[in-house]
Amino acid sequence: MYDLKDVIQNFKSGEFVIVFDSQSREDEADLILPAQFSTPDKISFVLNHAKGMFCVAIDKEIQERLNLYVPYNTKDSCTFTVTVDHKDTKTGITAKERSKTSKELANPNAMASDFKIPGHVNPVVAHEGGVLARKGHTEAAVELCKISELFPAAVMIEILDEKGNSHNKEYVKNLAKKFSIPITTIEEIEKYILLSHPTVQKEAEAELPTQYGKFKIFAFKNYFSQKEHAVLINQTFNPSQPVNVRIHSSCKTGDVFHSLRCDCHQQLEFFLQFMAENKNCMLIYLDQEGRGIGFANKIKAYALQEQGFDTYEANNLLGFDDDLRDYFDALHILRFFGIKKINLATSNPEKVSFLQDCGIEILKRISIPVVVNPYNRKYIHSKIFKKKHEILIKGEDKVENF
Ligand SMILES: Nc1nc2c(ncn2[C@@H]2O[C@H](COP(=O)(O)OP(=O)(O)OP(=O)(O)O)[C@@H](O)[C@H]2O)c(=O)[nH]1
Ligand SMILES: [Mg+2]
Ligand SMILES: [Mg+2]
Ligand SMILES: [Zn+2]
Repeated sequence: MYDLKDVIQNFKSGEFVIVFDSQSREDEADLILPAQFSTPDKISFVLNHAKGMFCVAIDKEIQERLNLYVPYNTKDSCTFTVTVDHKDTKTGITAKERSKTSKELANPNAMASDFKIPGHVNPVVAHEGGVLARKGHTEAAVELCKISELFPAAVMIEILDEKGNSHNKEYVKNLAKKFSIPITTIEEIEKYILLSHPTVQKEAEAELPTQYGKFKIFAFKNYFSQKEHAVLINQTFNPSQPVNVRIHSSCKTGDVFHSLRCDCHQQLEFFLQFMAENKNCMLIYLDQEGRGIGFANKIKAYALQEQGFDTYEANNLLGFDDDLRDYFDALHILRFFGIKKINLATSNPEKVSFLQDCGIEILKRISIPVVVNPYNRKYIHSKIFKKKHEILIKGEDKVENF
């Protein structure tokens, strides 16, 4: 796979890019070209080598300006508008004429009267929320234009092999190699966006006296996911010094009801006490219940665990991956405060590696001692042996005895 920066570089200079979507979605590859760089040769190449439906992905501004009517009930599928040809084309079907139409769709001064309906080019409108809202090729194509600082219109066509199949990865890879076309994925584009733009906004802040000590509390919100996160800091706080950070995902059963099935309450209590006794601390309490599957599903997972499955198996039986959490919002909260160096209170190696990959320096890992009981033993066992958590067991128990 290519670094997305190289892909963007290519795209910016008017070259093709191949984008795969996820295996669980269409599992297709599209050949994508910034529409403003359309030429008869490039469109002829597209028609010869990709062979799918000839589309131009556009944003809503273009659709509205050109008054491109959407005749279908689209819901979650592609928002195809009526088909068009540029008014200066004859039949509209040749590579030269489709190139003209595509290029004119990317002309900021174009007007509705510049196009004839129906035609030989299918405009398709990207969701306004981009790939964060819908993980389709249309959104990826328009998003690629935007991050490459190009006009938000892209020629987009599925790659079919010699037999007309759309799932032939080998064929796509060979095509990419033969013509030196970089390949990327919608996931990579999404990751790039999540890293380069703040995902959360600070909504409010206030004092928070607790039984542990007096803290400040902040409310952050992610407007895409609608998730609301809580952040607690010490009253005197210096982000330019190393900050002691705990990133804690919500656990209603543990944090609120002190459930013995997990170690969440022990970890939360440890850190609140730590905050009371140490300077420069921050608790980021993330709204991602049950490792991201939500409260009701977590209780369903508990019911499966009662039949003998471990936490990850239970998730899988419910149709979820092992862990659906991500730490992009936590990263942007750290960035919001200007925090670059931290000591992180966690046993979870994924939290450590994610933040390090994003440029947060982790000076030290703070171990949280955990007491094992008959109800959380299996949960802790799976975290240690399946996910390589480094858990400090408190009391008589030892990791070796598990
Ligand atoms: N799906 C599922 N989630 C669970 C289960 N038990 C606890 N959780 C969730 O697991 C998450 C634990 O979060 P954290 O304590 O932040 O993370 P961790 O992976 O334990 O790592 P550290 O605590 O940082 O060491 C919370 O979102 C809980 O709601 C379970 O049996 N199934
Ligand atoms: Mg597609
Ligand atoms: Mg935990
Ligand atoms: Zn828990």
